[in-house]
Amino acid sequence: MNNSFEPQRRIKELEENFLVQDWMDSVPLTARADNSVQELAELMAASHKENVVIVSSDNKPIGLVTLRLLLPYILSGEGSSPVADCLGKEDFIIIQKNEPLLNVYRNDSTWFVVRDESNKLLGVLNRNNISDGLSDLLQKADKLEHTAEILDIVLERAYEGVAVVDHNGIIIQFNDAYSRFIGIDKHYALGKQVEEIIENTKLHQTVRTGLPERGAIQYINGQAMVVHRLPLWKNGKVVGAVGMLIFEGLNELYKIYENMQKSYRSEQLTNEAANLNIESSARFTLDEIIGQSESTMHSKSLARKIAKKHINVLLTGESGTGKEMFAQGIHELSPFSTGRFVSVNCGAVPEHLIESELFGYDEGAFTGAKKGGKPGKFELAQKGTLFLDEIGEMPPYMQTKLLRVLQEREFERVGGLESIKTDARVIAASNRNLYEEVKKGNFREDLYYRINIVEIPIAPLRERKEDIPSLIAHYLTSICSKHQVEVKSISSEALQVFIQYKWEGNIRELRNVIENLVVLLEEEVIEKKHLPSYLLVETESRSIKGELPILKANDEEKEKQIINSSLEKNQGNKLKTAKELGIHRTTLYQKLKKYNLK
Ligand SMILES: Nc1ncnc2c1ncn2[C@@H]1O[C@H](COP(=O)(O)OP(=O)(O)OP(=O)(O)O)[C@@H](O)[C@H]1O
Repeated sequence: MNNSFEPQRRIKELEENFLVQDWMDSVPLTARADNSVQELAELMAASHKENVVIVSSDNKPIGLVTLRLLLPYILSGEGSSPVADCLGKEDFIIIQKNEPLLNVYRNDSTWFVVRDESNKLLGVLNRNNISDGLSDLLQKADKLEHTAEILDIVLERAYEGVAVVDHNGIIIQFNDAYSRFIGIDKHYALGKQVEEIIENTKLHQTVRTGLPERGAIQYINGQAMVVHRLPLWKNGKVVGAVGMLIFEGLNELYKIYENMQKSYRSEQLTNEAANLNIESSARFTLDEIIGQSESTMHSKSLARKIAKKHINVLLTGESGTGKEMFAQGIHELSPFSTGRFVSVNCGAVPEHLIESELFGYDEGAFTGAKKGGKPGKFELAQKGTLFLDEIGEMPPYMQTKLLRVLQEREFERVGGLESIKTDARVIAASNRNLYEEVKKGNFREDLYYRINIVEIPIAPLRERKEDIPSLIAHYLTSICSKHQVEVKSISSEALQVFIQYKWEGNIRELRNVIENLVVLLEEEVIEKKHLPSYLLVETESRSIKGELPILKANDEEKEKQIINSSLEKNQGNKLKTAKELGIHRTTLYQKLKKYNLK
């Protein structure tokens, strides 16, 4: 084959692999033109999705409404006006879900409404989603042959200004859109140090720190512009960075504001739910799962694929890797999202209570049973999703009962005679290797196959180190805004420590470390000297899973003492104790059992 066709063929492959459906925000908010402005504002406030609503008539989108359009009505007390009054101000284009992203992104529209073949509304795509797709594509294109030619063709089609630098901060790609905006010829810019060409750039620092920044403000020619700066990774190292100049400044600012609000609200919800120890409805979507590593992208794409199907799913991964977050994300995308997301931690419910917890009980079932009985989690999850966390901890007699319910799709309350039908979808999770447990005879094989129609493995954080900088950036922003302190940054030396550390408590542990630093540190930049000393200890050999992060020595007596004193300090409150020790409740229960503590 003639070699000059090769880049074109590769681009075709890239086009086929980057489809709109993989980058859009799914399950959009929708309304009718006769809904009031106030109703739409309430809909947005209650949702954790992209704050845009599609207004449709006869199933046809007739306009988009964003927070920016609603605010003036709300502020001037005209919330009862029909939404129809503010239509026509946001431009949008209707596209198909299987349209290649590369065909869409040269278009200058801000919003794209996505439909399937039967014209069903599926989602919304905005320029942020497009930039994310583009940076992922650059990452992938970098691994192909003919990279330079491919990038040239791909970037020239982009509407955004795009500049790519290598590991020394030298410009290796620079598209026309950027060149036109700053008035510097592309051929002059190529090969130059980025600071010489782009005013107030920080791309050379992105290469050093590996920290992605989205929605940063950069002054160019006296104008405040919104930019994204994203590192490019190869074999666990930063090899360059992409800078994107977004021309939709104002919308971007609103988006940043909304995101801050959103993370603040979801933190609040998490804390409230944790304090009250209640099961809450799903809060996360798959779009909110941070991480561009191949392994995270793979788990997310698998989750998206199976979400709509009525099959049982098993999520496997160490504690704190995000299994519950995935389960909530699957629920949100599924037909079961009209029902509740109900979560049970099988390892945290005492053995004698698990049956009534799952199936409920009838009045008089046992001494102390409530008048009128109580519904169990299966009943609460009707038409919704039942998340069975730590399923490997389920006692054998309950494994048998659960198998029967999954086979027959009906159950009885404890002490009850009536059969109740269940249509809940079950998502199970385990941090043990369940198959090993089957081989050891601790877990029923037939139940294993029944819950494991599809398995979604979630890798430990130390095996997807590329995700660490994005997670740090995310948590620095959301935790600083939660505590209402100026957003802190991290030095590249400190970042290296984060990248090298083993993170046996995975993302939960990383989040706790950042929260401690944000709360305790006065300085604006997190330096290596501020980090807790155990982060600096290079532990080559992995310690036992679930070991307390505060304890790296294999000293059980000391571990017991630490748990005991934390329990006393927290007056026996297990949730607070687990939080203080930076371990999951289940791990704490296992340790309490092991050390005979109460
Ligand atoms: N990819 C991610 N992006 C952002 N936050 C994440 C991600 N993965 C996990 N988290 C956060 O880490 C914490 C732990 O996640 P989660 O509870 O889902 O883990 P888990 O695997 O279910 O843990 P366990 O098995 O101990 O219950 C949560 O605060 C969650 O929001």
